[in-house]
Amino acid sequence: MAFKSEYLQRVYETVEKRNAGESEFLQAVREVLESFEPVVEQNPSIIDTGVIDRIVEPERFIQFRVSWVDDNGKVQVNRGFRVQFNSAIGPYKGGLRLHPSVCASVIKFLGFEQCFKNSLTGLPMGGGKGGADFDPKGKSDGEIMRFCQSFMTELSKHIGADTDVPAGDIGVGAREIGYLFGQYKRLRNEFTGVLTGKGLSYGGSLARKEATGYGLCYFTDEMLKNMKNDSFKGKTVVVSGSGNVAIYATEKATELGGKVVALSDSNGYIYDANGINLDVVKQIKEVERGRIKEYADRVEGAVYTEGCRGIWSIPCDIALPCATQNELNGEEAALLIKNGVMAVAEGANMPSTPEAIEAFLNAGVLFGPAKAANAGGVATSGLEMCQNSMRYSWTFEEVDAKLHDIMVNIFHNAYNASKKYGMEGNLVAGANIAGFEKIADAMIAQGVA
Ligand SMILES: NC(=O)C1=CN([C@@H]2O[C@H](COP(=O)(O)OP(=O)(O)OC[C@H]3O[C@@H](n4cnc5c(N)ncnc54)[C@H](OP(=O)(O)O)[C@@H]3O)[C@@H](O)[C@H]2O)C=CC1
Ligand SMILES: N=C(CCC(=O)O)C(=O)O
Repeated sequence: MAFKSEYLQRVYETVEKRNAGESEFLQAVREVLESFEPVVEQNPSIIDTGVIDRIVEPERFIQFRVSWVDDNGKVQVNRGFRVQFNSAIGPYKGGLRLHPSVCASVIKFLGFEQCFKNSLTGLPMGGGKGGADFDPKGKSDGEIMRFCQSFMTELSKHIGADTDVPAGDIGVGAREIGYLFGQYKRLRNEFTGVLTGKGLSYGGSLARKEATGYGLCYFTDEMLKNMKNDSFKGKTVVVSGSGNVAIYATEKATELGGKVVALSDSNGYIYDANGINLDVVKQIKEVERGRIKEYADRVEGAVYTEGCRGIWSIPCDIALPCATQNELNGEEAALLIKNGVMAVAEGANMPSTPEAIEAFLNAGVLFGPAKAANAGGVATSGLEMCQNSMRYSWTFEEVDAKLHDIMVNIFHNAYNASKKYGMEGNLVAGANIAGFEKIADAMIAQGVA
């Protein structure tokens, strides 16, 4: 659909031409540009600054070969990436994703969204993202280590504590961060806060493991309180995924009074009417690195169903998509709405399709967009950077309290921006605009660069 603003139409057409076929990146850019319609209408002078023309183009995109040897002595080749999208408000900051689906389009969508998300945290972090089409599933620790060492051998040329600070994402957890950090230190002979999500024995922050999931629930709680005078108490919750974000979203949602009845992985989903037993999930996922279907074999009354997208057929009050992009489409949104969902908050990056978002907003479902709702992870990464700079560590409670305050502020800043531009309650637009304003201010101040 064409933009109302001829200027934004031109910007989008240029992006479409330069990034032909990169559907995930184009989806992310279109959503943000649509949010900017009232901004351009109310402040036409922004056009001459070229800020919008510049913010949709990454400052740097790096692609590189990653060769490594598997346990059978066979040479393997993967493709690695790092996009250094925008450094106006701080060093590039964003995760590393290891998944066979990783490609330029996915990395650029993630890096573009990271710019606005990081800005919303209020911390000095620019936007970046990276990863590779390497599949960690079924690999031995030795193979993971050798891949990470080869990946970091190239990546180390482009990153640094004051330049670009990677972290975890899909397929990159504590184990991978450890191997990446060890290789960086060996190559650069420096011990710095160049990665976040580090282990506690070498500069990691308490609460970083829990942060994205906890922060998602803090944001959702604030959204429910302010927009519906409600809370998690007594609510039925469905969480997709069963990785880092999903596990700790389940933990905090339960602590806040919700009953989480379903989780998934890429093969299927479990339903437990009694409420998910998180200790069993952690044992399966964090210790054994197993499949979620194992849960149904260990918990009386739990049911496993093949096919992960079926999870959205489970009636619930609150849905928290915490797996991957475009995992929830328009039809699945309609089913959730029919079954009475009152709030959806995105733990994953871009999990809802544009059709799903439109369905939720039109139905009056509270909708917490990823850039705002899942910013707790990178916010706590920023707090890890603060602690590393001080060479000092805060307690879990101190970090968790800062995280909570950041998430509450993100909600109110996004809400206030939606109200300021005549879209009160549309937190998609509000978050995009609120995140943009700080970046735009810095880009204008720093000249055409
Ligand atoms: N880690 C972080 O700090 C943050 C992560 N995020 C986002 O949260 C989401 C989950 O990340 P995280 O928990 O860290 O990653 P994990 O690797 O720990 O878990 C990912 C989960 O999503 C599932 N999944 C991955 N790809 C697909 C797919 N194509 N179809 C269905 N299920 C899939 C995985 O299932 P399986 O095991 O079968 O692959 C797994 O259950 C991602 O979108 C990520 O970008 C957002 C903010 C911060
Ligand atoms: N994967 C993350 C976390 C990035 C970070 O902690 O730098 C995200 O915000 O999508």
